[in-house]
This record gives sequence, structure tokens and C-alpha cells, in this order.
Amino acid sequence: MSLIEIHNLKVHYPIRSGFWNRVTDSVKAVDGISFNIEAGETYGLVGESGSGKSTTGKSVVGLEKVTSGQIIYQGQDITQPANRRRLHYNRDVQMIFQDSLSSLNPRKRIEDIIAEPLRNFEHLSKDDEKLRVLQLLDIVGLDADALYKYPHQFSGGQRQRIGVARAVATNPKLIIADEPVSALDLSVQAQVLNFMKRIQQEFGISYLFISHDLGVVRHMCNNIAIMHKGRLVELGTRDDIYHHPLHIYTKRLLAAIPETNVNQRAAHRATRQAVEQAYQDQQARYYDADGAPFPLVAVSPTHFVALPADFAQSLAHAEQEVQA
Ligand SMILES: Nc1ncnc2c1ncn2[C@@H]1O[C@H](COP(=O)(O)OP(=O)(O)OP(=O)(O)O)[C@@H](O)[C@H]1O
Repeated sequence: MSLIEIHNLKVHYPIRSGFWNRVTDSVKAVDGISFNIEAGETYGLVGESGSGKSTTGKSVVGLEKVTSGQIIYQGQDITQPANRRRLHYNRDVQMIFQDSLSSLNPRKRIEDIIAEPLRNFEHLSKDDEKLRVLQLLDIVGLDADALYKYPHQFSGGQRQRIGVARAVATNPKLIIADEPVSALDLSVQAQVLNFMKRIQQEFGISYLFISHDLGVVRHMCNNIAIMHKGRLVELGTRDDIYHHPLHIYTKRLLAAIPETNVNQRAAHRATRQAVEQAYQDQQARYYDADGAPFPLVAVSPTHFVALPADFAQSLAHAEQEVQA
């Protein structure tokens, strides 16, 4: 059994207008997506801004109301509040955010910020609580004098470590990491990603790792879902997505990864332009008449793409021939 199963999740926001403020339409931020996260894995959810990634993350953690669909945890649908309480879901599933400055209360000292989930769920004595907070600071590589400081007294990378310390305080099973390194410099990104991996191994945590950048998730994720317009357009293992991408949108995200090798830059720029041109020219092949992604079809036991079945098979076949 997977740690968590998302079945046909929809989150629609009503649009109200007119004198009576009636609901006239809706924003389909998440429009019927399904995927499973296994225990101990990092699952990547990638797409450009506005594709629905954060709404997905927030609805999994329970911060956003689900319009329809199921989120199955330990065999129970936790979109039902009674199940969520019974399974201690709010303790087991935590979230870290991109903007560490606004997600950490600026008026609270680090001791209180990290202790907050412990106070909600563990009810430790004052001494045990302090000991636990000190352990958590040590785990994320911060000194004990951090206890009495405020968030603005830390760098972005250090604040992200504090966010992780708070998230792991209750020994969660799953952490939703929403663009956890996007606001950081490249060198600090690598440090934070490495220590997130180390913490994952130490605590056996799973991550739902949300990013707009396929370059960032490459070394983190075992399985990846590509999201566009509220739907999943491609889903597969790291190898499927990076080495055998089929959907033009996935290819576009791959082409957007900056090329670090100076000698390869001209070739990379040409590929990027060609993919962009194909994306513009071939919308009718890759999206339905309303411009929405098609339903997913399987091209292998692990690899799914949102295309008409015959087109998906012909692309997969052509891809195999190129590899052969
Ligand atoms: N509370 C809300 N009310 C109405 N529309 C919303 C709300 N929250 C998000 N949306 C819309 O839902 C869509 C998906 O937003 P979401 O934040 O999930 O995307 P995203 O992929 O995480 O993008 P970003 O990386 O920029 O945050 C967008 O069109 C957004 O404008």
C-alpha cells in the first residue's frame, strides 16, 4: 500500500460577479489528478507558475478545501475531517514553504516557532520540549544560540533549515515541500537539498517536492508528475521523464533547464528554440479542442502521458528507435 494515494483530486475556486455576487464560473486550479507517494520516496510535482502545484500541495496537507476526489492515507479518505483526526493526519503530514520569511512568525523566537507543533501534538514537559528543540536545531545544523533569535536574524538558507526543523518536530511521515529552495542562491540551494536528503534518510520521511524547475528536482525525486492547466500531462520515473519525455510541455520544461557547460550553450539554445517553436505550432496535437490536456494513457508500466493513445504509442515507438 502506498503512503498516500490521490484519486481524481479537484479543487475549483468559485468566481463571483454581478450585483448579487453570484457564482458565475470557477477557476479549475486542480482538475482531476491522481498519483501515489510511496513511503520514504521523494515525489516531484513540476509545472510552471499557475499550473496548480501549490493548490495540490495545500489540499493534501489540508489547508485547501477539496472540491471532489479522495486523498487516501492508511486506507482512509482524509478529506473527511473525522478520518483526519483519528489518523493524526495533521501531525503526520507537514509542509515547508518557499518564502521562509513570511511562513515563520516574525514576532516569535525560534524556540517558540519550532516548539509550536510539539505543543500542539506532543504535550512535553518544558525541559523535554527545550531538549527536543535543541536536538532539532542540531539536526538542521544550527547552534543553540538560535533559540533566542527571531527569523529576520537569519539568512534565507538558515530560515529554510528552521522551517525544516519545525516540520520534522513531530516525526512526520510526509512533508509537502513547496518550492523549498526557489528563493535561495544556487550554492545555498545545493546545501538545503543535501540536508533535506540527509533528514529524509534519518527520519524515513517522504517528500512531495513541488517545483517549477525540472533542474532542481533531478537529484531529489524517484518519480515525477508534470502538471499543466490543473492536470497531469506526464508521469513517470526519473528516467522516463529526463531521458524519454513524450509530451511537448515536458520537453519545454527540460529545455528551460540552464546549461552549465559553456561549450554546450549554443546547441542548448538552438534546442530550446526548436522545442518552443514545436510547442507553439503543435498545440492541436498535444491539447484538446478546448486547449486542455488529454486524459493520461500508459506507454509503459511506469510511464503515462496525456495524449490520444495512438499518438502516444507512436511517440514512444519513435523514442525507442532513437535510443536503439
Ligand atoms: N484562493 C484562490 N482563489 C482563486 N483562484 C486561485 C486561488 N488560489 C489559486 N488560484 C488560481 O489557481 C491556479 C493555480 O494556482 P497555484 O498557486 O496552485 O499554481 P502554482 O502552480 O502553484 O503556481 P505558483 O508556482 O506561481 O504558485 C492559478 O490560476 C491561480 O490564480
